[in-house]
Amino acid sequence: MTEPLLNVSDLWKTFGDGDAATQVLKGLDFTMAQGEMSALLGPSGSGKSTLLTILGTLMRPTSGSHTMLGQDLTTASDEDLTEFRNRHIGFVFQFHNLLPDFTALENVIFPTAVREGRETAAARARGRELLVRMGLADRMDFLSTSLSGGQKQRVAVARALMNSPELVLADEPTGNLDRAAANQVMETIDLLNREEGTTFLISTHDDKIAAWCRRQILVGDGQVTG
Ligand SMILES: Nc1ncnc2c1ncn2[C@@H]1O[C@H](COP(=O)(O)OP(=O)(O)OP(=O)(O)O)[C@@H](O)[C@H]1O
Repeated sequence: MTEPLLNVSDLWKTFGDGDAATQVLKGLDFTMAQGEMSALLGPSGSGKSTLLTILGTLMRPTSGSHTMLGQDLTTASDEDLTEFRNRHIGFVFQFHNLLPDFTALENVIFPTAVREGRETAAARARGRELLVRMGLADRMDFLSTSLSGGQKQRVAVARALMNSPELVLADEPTGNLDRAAANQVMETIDLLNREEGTTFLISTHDDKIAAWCRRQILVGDGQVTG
């Protein structure tokens, strides 16, 4: 059997302490294989965003084990986590957070350019290729403010894919879109999952969005329940 892409086991997260403590994750276990496209479902407040934030190495669990690509991320230093995140993980949020004075293409390549200290021809080529695959070939030089909500979110997906991460974590990526625009975003995610083998974990409240995914992971009371 091949090694899973990521594995969390007996994961706990408590916010606050004493009487004000809230236990959000309570011994949660799950595994994702490389190339999965999974939906993360569960009632509001069940801990989906908390889990995504921990999987994205943006927050540490209170206890438990978290490995990805064979690396133990619970004991890694902050510096190593930043390096790991930059290389291996992409993020898409409900609100695209595009820079308003930048074009679609500039938005896609900006984080990479900042990281590398310059804008390389290779980065521009990768950005263009991704935007073409997102169906935005004729929009790449438009200012982000002139794009529709669905187009902006597809630019955000392209931005998340710039460094060819193994894992993309998407927190309600279509929460702000109408059905047609949401489907277009999911179509592009589906394409990238199939063509690049990128693993996606997508939190959503929407069964129609979850139906695009080949696996549904249900969170309830701080654990995976299905
Ligand atoms: N930084 C924090 N400090 C204290 N409590 C927090 C913090 N972050 C989250 N929580 C609490 O943890 C619980 C789970 O929140 P989380 O955002 O992970 O749920 P969710 O399943 O993503 O919800 P939704 O579907 O509404 O986005 C909530 O009760 C929330 O108030």
